[in-house]
Amino acid sequence: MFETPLAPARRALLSVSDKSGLCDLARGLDALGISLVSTGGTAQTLRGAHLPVTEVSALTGFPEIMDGRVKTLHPLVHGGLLGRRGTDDAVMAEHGIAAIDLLVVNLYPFDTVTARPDCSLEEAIENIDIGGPAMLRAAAKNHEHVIVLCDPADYAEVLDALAHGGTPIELRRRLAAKAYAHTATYDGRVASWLGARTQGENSEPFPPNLHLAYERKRILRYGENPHQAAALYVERNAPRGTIATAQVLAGKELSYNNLADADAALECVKAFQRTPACVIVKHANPCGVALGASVREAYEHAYACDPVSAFGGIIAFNHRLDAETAALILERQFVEVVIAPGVEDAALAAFAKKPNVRLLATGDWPEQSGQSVDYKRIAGGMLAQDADRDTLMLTDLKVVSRRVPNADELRDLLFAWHVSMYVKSNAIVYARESRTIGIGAGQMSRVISARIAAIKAEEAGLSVPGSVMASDAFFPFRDGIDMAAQAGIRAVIQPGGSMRDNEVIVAADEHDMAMVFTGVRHFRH
Ligand SMILES: NC(=O)c1ncn([C@@H]2O[C@H](COP(=O)(O)O)[C@@H](O)[C@H]2O)c1NC=O
Repeated sequence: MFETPLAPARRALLSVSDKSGLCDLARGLDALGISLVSTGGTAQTLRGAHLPVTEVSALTGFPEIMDGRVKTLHPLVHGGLLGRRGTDDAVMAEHGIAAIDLLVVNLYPFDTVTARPDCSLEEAIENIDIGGPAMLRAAAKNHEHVIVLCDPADYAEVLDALAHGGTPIELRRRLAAKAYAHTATYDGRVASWLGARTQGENSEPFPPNLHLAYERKRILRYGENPHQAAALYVERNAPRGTIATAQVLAGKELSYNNLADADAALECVKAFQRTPACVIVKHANPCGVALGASVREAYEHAYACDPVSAFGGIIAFNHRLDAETAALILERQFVEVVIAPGVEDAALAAFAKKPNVRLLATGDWPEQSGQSVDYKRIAGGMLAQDADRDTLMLTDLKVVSRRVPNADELRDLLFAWHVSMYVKSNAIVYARESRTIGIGAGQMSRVISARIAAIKAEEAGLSVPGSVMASDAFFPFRDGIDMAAQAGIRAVIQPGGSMRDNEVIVAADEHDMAMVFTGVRHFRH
């Protein structure tokens, strides 16, 4: 039933909010002898381009009413879209329903309107399109006989097909699926927007139903491993200053792992604002983080933390990348991706010699540019939570040891704490002079993470004595403190809250360490 050849199109209904490409399409349709029917604003645009057009109201014999709430919701429109050619001919003739062979609709710009901070509920509601989705769904259902267009990007392909004998069923089916995706996304956004308002009133933190709408940006070569197929999806209106919206200035296509690691590196480097900072990431964990007087110094110090792991790493900066630093990175190490808010022309030129290295410019990022909600898939479900935010104020710190940290230690404690937020749990970060000295990541026991941080420092030839330690969660036993003291750690920052806090504090005092509690935990899995 679904493969019958399509009779030549005779009538098109056009009703679009986004009028881009409209007149060219209509001109092409007119040249093919297809008559044009349109709603008010669309008809006006077509008439302005001297195209012959009939208003829907003339077709239905019913005016557009209620400020456009009802324009196309009429049996003569929906019968024309839904009538099965061959099966419904008699009933169509009986009721004077003329077939509509091509539908061109895009919807009221609900997203754009509701993105305005001053958008009222009334304005939002008037921008919920009803007639448009109804027509799209009707035409898509009847795609055996009707061509449905909801995206100006498809106009040329359809015009070309019509000019060359008609649209193949595969094309019509693809466009039908696209129309349903379009209306589903649209309804999802309306539901989320209204849901969010309801939440505000009832103070429910999460909506009862979750509608996530992402557009496929790219099919990736493969996923985490070569046998896994993969794709990148992005949010519509994704925030600036993110990997999803970054501009690729140079290099090969980004892989799945590149994107995931680049995101980890960028989100970590955003923790530092004024002072130049550099983060080097491997397998989603920072292996070197440093601040510096310049971007170059930050890179040198981040690299020195773990040169072995930095091989094949992802490097992110929070300040513009200069030519000198770019040249140093490229000559010194194998690097997969370099990310910065901006890139000097001469720095970009340096990448010409290494065509495989990806260079990303994110543009400046707003202060709160990360995700507000974090999602994680589990088999058969999805976990949603507020994104972890760094809200620590100096005044939140509670000194629990006998010795109070000195100013240098305090500076390094805060630096290490910021870094620990971006290290997988159990996270231990050793730091000194605003640079990491050793990082223990992703271990099942905290004391082993502390030991790994010490081993890493030793491997890199960095001396631990005088350094500080940050722990993303409390120490369940004193062993982590003893371990760190043995390595030469002088001060500790951690949330506190363990049943054995007293034992842990006693250990710190015994080693003459300064210890501060943050009262906040930063697990990351
Ligand atoms: N109410 C209706 O019957 C109706 N029919 C079509 N629309 C929408 O009206 C817009 C086009 O309006 P105009 O041609 O007046 O600029 C399109 O986005 C279309 O999806 C409608 N508007 C809202 O539901």
